[in-house]
Amino acid sequence: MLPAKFVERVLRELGPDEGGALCRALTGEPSVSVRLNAAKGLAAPSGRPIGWSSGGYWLDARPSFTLDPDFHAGRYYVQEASSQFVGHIVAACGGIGGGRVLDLCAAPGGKTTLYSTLAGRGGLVVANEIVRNRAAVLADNVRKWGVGNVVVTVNDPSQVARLEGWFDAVAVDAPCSGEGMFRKSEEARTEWSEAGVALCAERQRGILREAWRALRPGGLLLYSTCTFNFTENEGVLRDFSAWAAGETEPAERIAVDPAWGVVCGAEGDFQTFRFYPHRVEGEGFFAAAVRKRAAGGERRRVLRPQRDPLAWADRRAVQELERWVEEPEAMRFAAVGDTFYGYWQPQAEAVAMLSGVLNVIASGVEMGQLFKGVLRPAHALALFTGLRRGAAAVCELPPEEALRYLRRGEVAADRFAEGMNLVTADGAALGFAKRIGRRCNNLYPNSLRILKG
Ligand SMILES: C[S@@+](CC[C@H](N)C(=O)[O-])C[C@H]1O[C@@H](n2cnc3c(N)ncnc32)[C@H](O)[C@@H]1O
Repeated sequence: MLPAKFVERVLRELGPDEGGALCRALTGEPSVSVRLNAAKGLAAPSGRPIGWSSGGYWLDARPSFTLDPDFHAGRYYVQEASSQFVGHIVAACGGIGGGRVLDLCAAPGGKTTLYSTLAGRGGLVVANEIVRNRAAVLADNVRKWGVGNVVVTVNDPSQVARLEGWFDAVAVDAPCSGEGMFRKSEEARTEWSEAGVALCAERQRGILREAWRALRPGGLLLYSTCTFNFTENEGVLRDFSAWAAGETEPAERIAVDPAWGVVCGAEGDFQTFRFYPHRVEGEGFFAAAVRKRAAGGERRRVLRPQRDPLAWADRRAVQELERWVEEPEAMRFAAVGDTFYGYWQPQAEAVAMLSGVLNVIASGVEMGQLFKGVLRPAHALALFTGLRRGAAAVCELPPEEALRYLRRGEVAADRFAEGMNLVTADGAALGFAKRIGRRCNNLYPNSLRILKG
């Protein structure tokens, strides 16, 4: 059942035909969609491509993602179709390749993984999440995606905003009243209230101002919610535009194919996009984009780190670490405590700075620890798209065995070479296993193991 006050408002605002169609759509079945990880080479699934999303597909049927090794290999992300539109906005605005992106409200990471792909290895994504246990899930998803260009932080937006003018693009996928999720989530329906809408809007206004501080002049701001009401969407942008008067300018024109069913609009300098489930094959979504006026010139504030948790790896460590990556000359390695990490060269110094000023819980690619000069690889390294396949023996498992491995069950030693093995299924890396004589240690992380029977 939809909340009565919500239905009342929708019928009043959209009229009986449009409002009625929206309410009916919100009690129907949600569609299922994924976005492929271009760096992990999975063939197109059985379904239809999503017009506004490169690599996005609506699936013909809902498979059991949990029992699909490709899902655990990070070959795709199960992402709602409408929300994939942020990739279209970014592309239309010239892309973010090699840029610094702040994803301020990032968990569980659907959009972070998209920005990670778009930023590429020359770029950097700071994926921030204020709620610690949600940030842990975000870090898992980032590791699985495997590009190695993301820093996951757990900070209040005001702390991140101290990096004034530092980012080329800032995305605020704001916590909201979730009206667009009504057909997917009963919790969204029961928790909704008018007072909640007002409370969310207040919070969104605060987050947007911090986001603006972090954005460089000329940079791109993306604002999105998964709710329909004016208060949290155009209303918040209207207040923001008044507050930031004179500092905004329209972004490049973001073209929309009328066949997509997206309702385009404007609020001040913002271009806005509304996704209604009775018009679009996807959940309810609102997105908007604007640029920060370049007039103020380029000013990037590099904070002086209060701590220096990263120590660049010495020559001997580097020699061993380089053995594990495809393009060693493109990477730099550092240790935090006794764990080594790899970073793409262009952003390595930036990551070191961030580690000293923000609460970083994951960054780059976790390589592992050295024991007597030999790397014991971390799980993240198996999923890294830049892993050198020859660094360890490769053990390809058939689907049933792969699931046993992912459940952290016993795996038959005779399939494996002596020593460290990269475990793959259909060619995609799942993790490591180590054979010692007649025993084989399943090194798949306990916290990630499949529990479903
Ligand atoms: C809509 S979700 C983000 C979804 C994510 N961008 C994705 O694509 O998977 C909003 C996130 O904002 C976080 N959040 C809650 N309060 C916040 C605040 N005051 N400042 C920043 N983020 C907040 C929530 O914990 C939640 O993870």
